[in-house]
Amino acid sequence: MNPAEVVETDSLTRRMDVQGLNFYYNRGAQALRDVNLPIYKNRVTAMIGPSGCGKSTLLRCMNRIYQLYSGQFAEGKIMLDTTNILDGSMDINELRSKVGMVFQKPTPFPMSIYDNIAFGVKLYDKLSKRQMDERVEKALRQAHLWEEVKEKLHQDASSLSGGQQQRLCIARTVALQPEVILMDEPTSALDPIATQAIEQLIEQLRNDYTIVIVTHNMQQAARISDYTAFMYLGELVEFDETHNIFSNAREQRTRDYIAGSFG
Ligand SMILES: Nc1ncnc2c1ncn2[C@@H]1O[C@H](COP(=O)(O)OP(=O)(O)OP(=O)(O)O)[C@@H](O)[C@H]1O
Repeated sequence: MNPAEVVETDSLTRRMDVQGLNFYYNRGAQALRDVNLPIYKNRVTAMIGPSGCGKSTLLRCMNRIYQLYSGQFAEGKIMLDTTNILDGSMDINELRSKVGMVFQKPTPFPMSIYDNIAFGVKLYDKLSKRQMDERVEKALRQAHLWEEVKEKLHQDASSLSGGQQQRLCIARTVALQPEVILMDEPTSALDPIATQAIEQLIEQLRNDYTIVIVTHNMQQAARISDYTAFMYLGELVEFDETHNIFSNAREQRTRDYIAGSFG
């Protein structure tokens, strides 16, 4: 399918652009086949599809995290603005500062709430104590966590609830002021109240960031995303505005999946 079928207007800018992407795990097992997908700036793009269809693999290509593992490789291009991030010309640390990632399970570092945020910032920016305090506060405010933690910034992050820990991980990511935030099932380990808090947060973060979220929860995709990509067996079957995917999908396989017929 041709993702360019989505009508692009002047207000729609491609922040990332996946072009002809193939991905292989060890011993040649191909997990992605000729994936073409635009990621629009200041929009939330959801990736849906049955287990094993390649959603996480695609996300892992978008910040080259797969390079940590030998024997895994990608072919094709993933443009971040005008740079192909797969060709190795962009330093991996620079890439990680531009394309942040939030994982399924909250993964705070074993250190204080404050240091969880300051740690990553120090790798990229040389800030004074006052500037760092401001950066930490801003990130915690953006992640809607400030009011809950402002009196205990130097307590261990493990003292926070699961939902608070996940918002801390989001704060840690936004503190690096990335262009794109990748989220791999960020609410699947959380209760409904914490999930709602993260969903509200994602809606607000879209004003400043471009977000790509993998989710198994179709109601969640319908609630929070602007665009939805439906994947099946390593291929991108359909990409469109979320309301079209959920009410008027072009492909039968998309309609069947949304109707719960498989997956
Ligand atoms: N480390 C690995 N080594 C070999 N094959 C892998 C590895 N990780 C994933 N795969 C395979 O790649 C394919 C895509 O997996 P991926 O995790 O991207 O799917 P997914 O859509 O995110 O699934 P889920 O919804 O269950 O998380 C699957 O066939 C999976 O078995």
